[in-house]
Amino acid sequence: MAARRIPESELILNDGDRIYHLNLTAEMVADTIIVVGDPDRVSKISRHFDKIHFQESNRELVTHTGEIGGKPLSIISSGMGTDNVELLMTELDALVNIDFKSRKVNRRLKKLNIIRIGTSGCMQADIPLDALLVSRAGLGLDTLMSFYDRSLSEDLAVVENKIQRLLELPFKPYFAKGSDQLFDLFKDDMHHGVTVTAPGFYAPQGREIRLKPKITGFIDTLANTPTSFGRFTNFEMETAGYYAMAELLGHEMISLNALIANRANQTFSSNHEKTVERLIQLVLEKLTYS
Ligand SMILES: O=P(O)(O)O[C@H]1O[C@H](CO)[C@@H](O)[C@H]1O
Ligand SMILES: O=c1cc[nH]c(=O)[nH]1
Repeated sequence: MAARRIPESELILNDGDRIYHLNLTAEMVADTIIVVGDPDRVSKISRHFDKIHFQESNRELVTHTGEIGGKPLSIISSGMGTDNVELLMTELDALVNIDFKSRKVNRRLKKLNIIRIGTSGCMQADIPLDALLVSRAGLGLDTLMSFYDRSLSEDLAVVENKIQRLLELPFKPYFAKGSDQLFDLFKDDMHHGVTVTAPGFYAPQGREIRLKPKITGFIDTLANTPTSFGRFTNFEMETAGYYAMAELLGHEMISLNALIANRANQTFSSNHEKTVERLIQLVLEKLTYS
């Protein structure tokens, strides 16, 4: 069957060769990419580079590509939320797996290595503040995966159904695994867990400021519900979206988080920037010397 030509309205290119939101060409991205939420974190990582080859930005999507210890690396910020993750992952994949001239998918697909460096709130009292955590899997409490055709293994479906029932959610949450290979690279240096990806920072993570969250016992229910991938450990806003998109597109993806809040102990880090810097240095060392 002839490969489909993707129309101009779906694969949108700026100046003929730059993908729409990221505003990058294929030459501007390395095969190993660090993704962060905060656009200001991009330069906090690239300042460790030996050389920066490209810098580009559009909205909250900031990219620096360069090298460290001879290893080519890109850093890209997503901004907050899985809606941004969806377009970032789709466009990154398009850069390496679609021929922009013919607008057709390449016969040989490239696999990227993608590593998230993020911040999170921990829901387990026994994990100390400012600890680092690698996520074996992510639970998405949003509807992103309702729009993609995704065949699910039994062990992932069990978690989705159980959480939907326990939290009485009117929609199906989604559960996705990180890369085993990248998990192994970081597993000896940090705590392990399962991340809950929320579509907001306050009620969707069980916080109450002036508005009352609808779901009672939200944090306790999650913290005390085991999965076959381990216990739920932390809240943030991107990981499950990354894991599900990486699985669908065929890339290796792992999410690492600095635990800057502890929701069980009601504490917040007094120096979260230092903790994030520790995570950055660890990741750069691992990627350069492994
Ligand atoms: O520090 P980043 O990577 O932005 O991650 C976390 O911080 C933001 C909320 O403050 C959300 O994006 C959440 O996922
Ligand atoms: O509690 C937290 C801390 C950082 N980021 C989140 O999304 N939640």
